[in-house]
Amino acid sequence: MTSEQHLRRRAVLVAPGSDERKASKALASTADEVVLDLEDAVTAAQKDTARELVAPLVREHGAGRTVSVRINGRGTPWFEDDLRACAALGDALASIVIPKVESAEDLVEADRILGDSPVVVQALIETPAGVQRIDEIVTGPRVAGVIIGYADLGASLGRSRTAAPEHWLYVQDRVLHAARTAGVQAIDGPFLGITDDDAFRHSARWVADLGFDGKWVIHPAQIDSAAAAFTPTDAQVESARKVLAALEEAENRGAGAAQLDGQMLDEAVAVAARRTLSKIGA
Ligand SMILES: CC(C)(COP(=O)(O)OP(=O)(O)OC[C@H]1O[C@@H](n2cnc3c(N)ncnc32)[C@H](O)[C@@H]1OP(=O)(O)O)[C@@H](O)C(=O)NCCC(=O)NCCSC(=O)C[C@H](O)C(=O)O
Ligand SMILES: [Mg+2]
Repeated sequence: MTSEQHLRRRAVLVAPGSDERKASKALASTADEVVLDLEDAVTAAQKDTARELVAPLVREHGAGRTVSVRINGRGTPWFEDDLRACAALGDALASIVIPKVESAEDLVEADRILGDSPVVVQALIETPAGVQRIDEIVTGPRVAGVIIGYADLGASLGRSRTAAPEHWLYVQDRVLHAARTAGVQAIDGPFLGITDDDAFRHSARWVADLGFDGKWVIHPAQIDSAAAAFTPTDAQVESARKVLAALEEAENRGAGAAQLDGQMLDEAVAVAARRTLSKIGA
């Protein structure tokens, strides 16, 4: 596991790489990660310009914050050029987001083109084939995380754009289980509404409760709510500390299990408590 895989990605703001104003605003935002997009938010006519515009922005900001680039997918005319441009960005680039990954073979091809560059990739899972092959994708070369792309997946499934987060449970659990098995991050994709309303906050809390590490947002107004959804509350932090203290005290007595406030505690509860504290860097 690389240190990249430990990066905090509670709120990931995406901005079109062809729009210098939005890209710069994103880079000045409080999002944990900024993804500059070369794919679907950029027209075919602007692909080359966007690639040229994004490179100096990554070089300028990549040392001080987490900046990634979403490239165009395998099978498009831009895939190779995008990868080579990303490889040239060196350490300034946190990761490359590869869209519409459908098999480990897609990642092997990207790996071949990236050559000696140590850059890691995040795989967007946004086709039925990608969901079905998630187990091989998470163990593909360079993979540090997987992201669900609801817009493309919904379009290929014929699912309503207004389907509630609960309707996506099969995909969410498949992706999460595979990510946890491989030890890579599980990131939720964007909600297509651009306001910070109840529906958005519900979607973020839903995946945070499931166990995801963070969520993409497409508008700066959604950053704070996304970050809050994936940050333990003070009460959760205090509870985690009490759990670990009670278990330490039990261990000193030679017991592996203990009770606290009417609940049984054991090593499994300690693992969850440690995970909670790790989210605040404790
Ligand atoms: C959806 C938008 C086009 C709306 O933009 P706009 O009409 O400008 O909205 P506002 O007037 O409300 O904007 C207010 C100010 O905020 C800035 N802004 C807006 N969005 C962003 C952003 N993403 N990053 C940075 N700054 C942003 C505006 O410029 C305004 O500021 P000012 O100019 O000073 O007035 C827009 O939100 C947008 O482009 N969003 C991102 C689109 C995108 O990147 N899409 C790709 C990712 S989605 C995806 O990946 C789907 C996935 O593949 C799947 O299949 O699910
Ligand atoms: Mg998509």
